[in-house]
Formats: sequence, C-alpha cells, structure tokens
Amino acid sequence: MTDVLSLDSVTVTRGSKNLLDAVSLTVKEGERWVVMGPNGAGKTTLLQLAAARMHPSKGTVSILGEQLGKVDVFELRPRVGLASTALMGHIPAEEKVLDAVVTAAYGVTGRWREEYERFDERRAFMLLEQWGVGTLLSRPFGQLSEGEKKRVQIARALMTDPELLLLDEPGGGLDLGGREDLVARLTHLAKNPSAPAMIVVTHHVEEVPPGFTHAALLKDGALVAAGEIDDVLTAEKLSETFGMAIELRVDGGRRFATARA
Ligand SMILES: Nc1ncnc2c1ncn2[C@@H]1O[C@H](COP(=O)(O)OP(=O)(O)OP(=O)(O)O)[C@@H](O)[C@H]1O
Repeated sequence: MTDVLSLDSVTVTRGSKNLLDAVSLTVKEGERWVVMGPNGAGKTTLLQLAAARMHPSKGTVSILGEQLGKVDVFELRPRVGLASTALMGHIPAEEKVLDAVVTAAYGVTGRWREEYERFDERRAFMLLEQWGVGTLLSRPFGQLSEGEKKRVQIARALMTDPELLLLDEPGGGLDLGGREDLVARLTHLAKNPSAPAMIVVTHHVEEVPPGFTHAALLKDGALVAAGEIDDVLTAEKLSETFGMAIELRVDGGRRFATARA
C-alpha cells in the first residue's frame, strides 16, 4: 500500500521547546489512525504537519508522495481535508452553512465571489446531508451549536474529496448523544473502502470508532507507541502515556478507560 503520510525523525522546535521530538510515523492508504496523548503532547502539531500547514525544524515530512519544503503547499492542501476548532474560527459567523462548506473547494473560509459552480453546491449539500445537517444549509454558521459546527466542519473537510482526512478532536464539546452520533458516523466512514486514510486526534478512548486500524500515543512531543491499534491502545501503554494507572475495558469494539482504583 502507498504511503499517504510519512514522518522521518521529525522535530518541531519553538524557542527552546521541542513540540515534537524525533517522531517517525508512516500512514498508508486505507489506514484509520487515532492519535492520543495528554494536553500539550504535540497532537495538534502533528496534524498541522500532516495538513501541510507547518514545516518541520528537522527531519522530513512527505504527504501524498510530496516532501514538505519541495512542494507548493497550496497545491497540496486541497488533497488533505482538515477539520479543527482553530480552522473553524476562521469561518465568518455570518457565513451561511452551505457556503462554509463550498468555500473549501476554493481553499478559503469566506465566500468571496457570488457564483459557485452548481456542482460544488450540490456536493456540499450532499455532504451536509450525509453528516445529518442538511436542513441547516441556510443558517449562519455562527448560530450553530458545537455539535452542529463539528459536523459542518467534517463535511467541509471532505469537500475536496481528499486523499487524507485529519480530524482534530471531532468529539470535543459534544454532549453524550452528539458523541455517540459522531462515533457511529465515523465508524461508518471508516468502513467505507473508498474513504480516505484518516487521522483522528481525540482525548477519550470512548471516542475511538470501531474499525479504526492504528493508533499513536504521544507524550511530551515523543511517540510512546505507534502501530496496530490493539497493540498500542493497551492499559499498559495508556498508563505510561498519561502517567497514571489506567484500566481498559473493550466491549463491542468500543474501548472504555478509567483510573485503576
Ligand atoms: N508557537 C509556539 N511556541 C511555543 N510553544 C508552543 C507553540 N505552539 C504550541 N506550543 C506548545 O507546544 C506543545 C504542544 O502543543 P499541541 O497543540 O501540539 O499539543 P496537543 O497535544 O494538541 O495539546 P491539547 O491536547 O491541549 O490540544 C504545548 O505545550 C504548547 O503549549
């Protein structure tokens, strides 16, 4: 299988701090990855690299066969779908939901011309429907609930039919129903063989959709473990990553973690 993303001894330094420290990781076509680690571990930094929105200080990053530093990132970015709260912050509050999705086809976050291709509008609508927010298409984006915004964000990330999909904490701020709905939709997407390779950052093992194939655990910018999900999401490795004794329960393909009493 082809490499979709490859990090080779990647370090990202800001001031005297290494946000990522000698990280090597390869994601192949068809794989579904989850990235976990404590606050400040470097998860978002990793996704920013994968989205061609940051360059490494040391090491090499190759995305879809193109090496960062040797490629025009503006040509590469539409091939990678990114959904993150930071990106969501760039969508103007008054932007209509449909436009918030359509504009991804043009690599912008605000509607900047009156007429978009009908094809793009149809695709945006189809994606909004798929993510259960089709009825909101005319609402201003800023008025949506957190859960609705998350789904619109994912629809937006899929707009360009990306070869790599990156979701940064898609379950953040969702209520129980919203989280379960998201997990079900991601499970469905993960099972689709024509869906892009995926990397999902999450804080909670409960949010890991069944069917995800790989996991990476980060701590202080370094990888604790990376590889097949059952080898990585273990009580022992989660305990090491989070610095506390963790008990893990697996039930119906879902995982549940608590502190060991
Ligand atoms: N420009 C910067 N200069 C200095 N430190 C930074 C900079 N950007 C991020 N950091 C720090 O780098 C570390 C990693 O940040 P990152 O956002 O990648 O972590 P994260 O694992 O996504 O955290 P969280 O779970 O809290 O979202 C954090 O300690 C953060 O404060």
